[in-house]
Amino acid sequence: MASPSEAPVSASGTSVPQVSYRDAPPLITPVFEVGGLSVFYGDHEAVRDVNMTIGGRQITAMIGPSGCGKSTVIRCFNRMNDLIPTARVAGKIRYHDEDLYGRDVDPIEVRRRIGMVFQKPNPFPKSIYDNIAYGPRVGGFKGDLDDLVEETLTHAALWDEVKDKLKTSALALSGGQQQRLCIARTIAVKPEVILMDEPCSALDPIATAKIEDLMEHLAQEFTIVVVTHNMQQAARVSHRTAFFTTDVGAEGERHGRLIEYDETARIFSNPSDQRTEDYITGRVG
Ligand SMILES: Nc1ncnc2c1ncn2[C@@H]1O[C@H](COP(=O)(O)OP(=O)(O)OP(=O)(O)O)[C@@H](O)[C@H]1O
Repeated sequence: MASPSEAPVSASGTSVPQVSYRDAPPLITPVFEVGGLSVFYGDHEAVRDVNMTIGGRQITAMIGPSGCGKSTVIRCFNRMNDLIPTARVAGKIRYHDEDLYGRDVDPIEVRRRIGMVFQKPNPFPKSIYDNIAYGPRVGGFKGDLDDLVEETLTHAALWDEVKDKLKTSALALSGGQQQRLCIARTIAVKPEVILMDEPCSALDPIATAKIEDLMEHLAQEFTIVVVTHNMQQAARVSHRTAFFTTDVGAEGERHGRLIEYDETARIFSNPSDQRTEDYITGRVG
């Protein structure tokens, strides 16, 4: 992780988050290239014409008011929208220069390589150990499972808290521990990308801080895309930020649009679009 740079002064001088922003690594190794992406639910075009490139081993945050399509877009990155019968995706998402929605692409393999962590911690109703071991077992892992479980829980900064109760139910953990377990479960199958859809919204500030520390640590190895309602969080953890909002057409139709996508320092200190400025300063949204 690049060392944080000094927080630039807000262009507006108003209440933008005052944090040290991270230096954004260059986008020389794109993981996702999104072109003309639109997502429909039935006849409703929920998100229109999104274009963005997401770089490897960095954290990309998606922010914007409720209903602007952040979850809809993040779900496209591992084809979770395939599971919604009315959803239809148009446009292109290239993953390492391959069409993610290509005819020969197996969505199950996509979801192994591109894992997802949800808003509400959702451990399996199994032991802590089995939560981690489940994915590797199903995937035919041949190595030492005990070692893998320890290594994975250590990686997710949870080992010390759970090493003496690996056989107890994951549901007995606190919410924050459950969420770190879900992150551990995701990384146990060695994905490249971790998608996080509001991973801290059900957690208290201390548990949230632990997840943010973990994200920073994991970004050395994984590509992370995170949807968050918490602008402070986006400012603290991400290298790049995408701001979405809802456009209202002449007939009252509403479409989510990507308004601005840039280095996080730039979005929060000197955005180029007035709508971004209004949102991050709390004037709208
Ligand atoms: N399964 C679905 N079926 C039909 N419409 C949906 C579905 N999921 C989302 N939508 C609609 O798509 C639009 C974008 O919703 P989405 O949940 O992606 O926004 P969001 O920015 O993530 O919102 P929030 O911040 O409140 O979670 C909204 O109009 C929403 O009602």
